[in-house]
Amino acid sequence: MIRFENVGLRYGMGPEVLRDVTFRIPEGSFQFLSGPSGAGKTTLLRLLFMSMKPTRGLITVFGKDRSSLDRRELPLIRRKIGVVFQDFRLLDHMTTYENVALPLRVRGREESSYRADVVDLLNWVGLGERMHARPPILSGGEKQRAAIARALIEQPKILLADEPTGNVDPPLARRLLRLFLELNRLGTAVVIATHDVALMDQVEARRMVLSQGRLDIYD
Ligand SMILES: Nc1ncnc2c1ncn2[C@@H]1O[C@H](COP(=O)(O)OP(=O)(O)OP(=O)(O)O)[C@@H](O)[C@H]1O
Repeated sequence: MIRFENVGLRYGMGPEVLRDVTFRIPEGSFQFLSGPSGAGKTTLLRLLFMSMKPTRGLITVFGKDRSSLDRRELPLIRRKIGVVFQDFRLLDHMTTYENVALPLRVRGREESSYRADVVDLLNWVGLGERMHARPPILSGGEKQRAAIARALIEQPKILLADEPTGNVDPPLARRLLRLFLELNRLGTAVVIATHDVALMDQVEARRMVLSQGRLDIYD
């Protein structure tokens, strides 16, 4: 589904942050992306989401060479990739429901065609009771789940989550992990960037470990 071959990345004239990174994300797979702070996890997620181009190497996304994608194709391919950013990026002036529905509204869909789906998804992440609340009054864990719901509303083929359990207590982290596993059982590939070893130890999953810009994979 996604393939990296000998990918390298440097910011500006700086040193290579990622070096000779080669891996595949198979359809329906589940993996953790870990490594110490500064190892390049967020950078790798940015490359996966195509918000940056590699400085060298080949990236193939859903069968297309990333370097040949033009600006019209990019949004169509990105729609297949859901992202949960470290800082959530929720809009404070909109309700939780409106935040989750936003990607569909932006595409010009009629509310009547998606209202039930948004409500179902909010119930699934456990935010059914909070759908009319705005992000400033949500707890950290509720914001996290709202961001997950927004990433999933377009039924992506793959979900990328950057430190999704970074700001929550261990019980909620376990609950979020169960949510990701359930999503994966329903067919979505999942990549969770984390340095939470306790979280990774809870499931037998593929681990992609970055260290000084190089990637090792433990299947
Ligand atoms: N926009 C940028 N410009 C220049 N250097 C950057 C930029 N973003 C990240 N870096 C550098 O790239 C390296 C990898 O950073 P990255 O954020 O990908 O690591 P990370 O593994 O996600 O770290 P953390 O776990 O702390 O979030 C770091 O040395 C960082 O300073």
